[in-house]
Amino acid sequence: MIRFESVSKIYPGGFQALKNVSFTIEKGEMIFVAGHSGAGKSTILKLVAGITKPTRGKVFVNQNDLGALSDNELGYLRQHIGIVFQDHKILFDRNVLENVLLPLRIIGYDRKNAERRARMAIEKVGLGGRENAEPQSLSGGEQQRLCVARAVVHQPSLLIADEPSANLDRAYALDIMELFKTFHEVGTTVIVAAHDETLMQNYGHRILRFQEGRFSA
Ligand SMILES: Nc1ncnc2c1ncn2[C@@H]1O[C@H](COP(=O)(O)OP(=O)(O)OP(=O)(O)O)[C@@H](O)[C@H]1O
Repeated sequence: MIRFESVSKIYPGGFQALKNVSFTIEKGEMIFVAGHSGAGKSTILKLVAGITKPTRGKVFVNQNDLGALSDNELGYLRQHIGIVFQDHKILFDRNVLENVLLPLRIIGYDRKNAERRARMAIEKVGLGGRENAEPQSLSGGEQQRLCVARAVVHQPSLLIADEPSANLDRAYALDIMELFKTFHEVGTTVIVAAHDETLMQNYGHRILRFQEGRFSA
């Protein structure tokens, strides 16, 4: 479903974040991307989502060479991807419900349908009853759940999460991992980037380990 062919990424300014990386992720797989800060994890996820382009090599998602897609085609593909960003991107001037339904409104859902789906996603992540809460009144773990609800509200076939448990206590971090597992169990392909390998070891899923832009042992 996802294939990296000899991918290198050099950012403007000359820093090489990825060095000739090749791998495949199967449809429906749950996989971890591990490595210390700066190893290239976020770069991998941004390439998968088509947010950034490789300098060399090719990235395929569902047989599409992302480099060959028009902006419109890329936009369409992104409608099948849910992203939990490292920096949250929560809108603190809107309540929980508004945060979750916004992506649906942007892709053209009418208010009633968007609200119905948003309420389902909020329930699914365990925030049922908090629809009208202001995001700043939520705990760190609950805010992360809000981000997950927003990422899955359009029922994507691919869910990508960048350090979803970075600032959470261990118990909350494990809760978030369990939540991702539930999406994997219903067939969603799930890619989670994290630096804390102890969180990944319980799950028996493949771990792609990176160090300075290359695979490490
Ligand atoms: N837009 C950019 N311009 C220049 N350099 C960048 C850019 N984005 C990332 N880098 C550099 O590329 C390297 C890899 O970054 P990346 O964000 O992929 O690492 P990471 O493993 O996700 O790290 P972290 O866990 O800290 O997010 C880092 O050294 C980073 O400074």
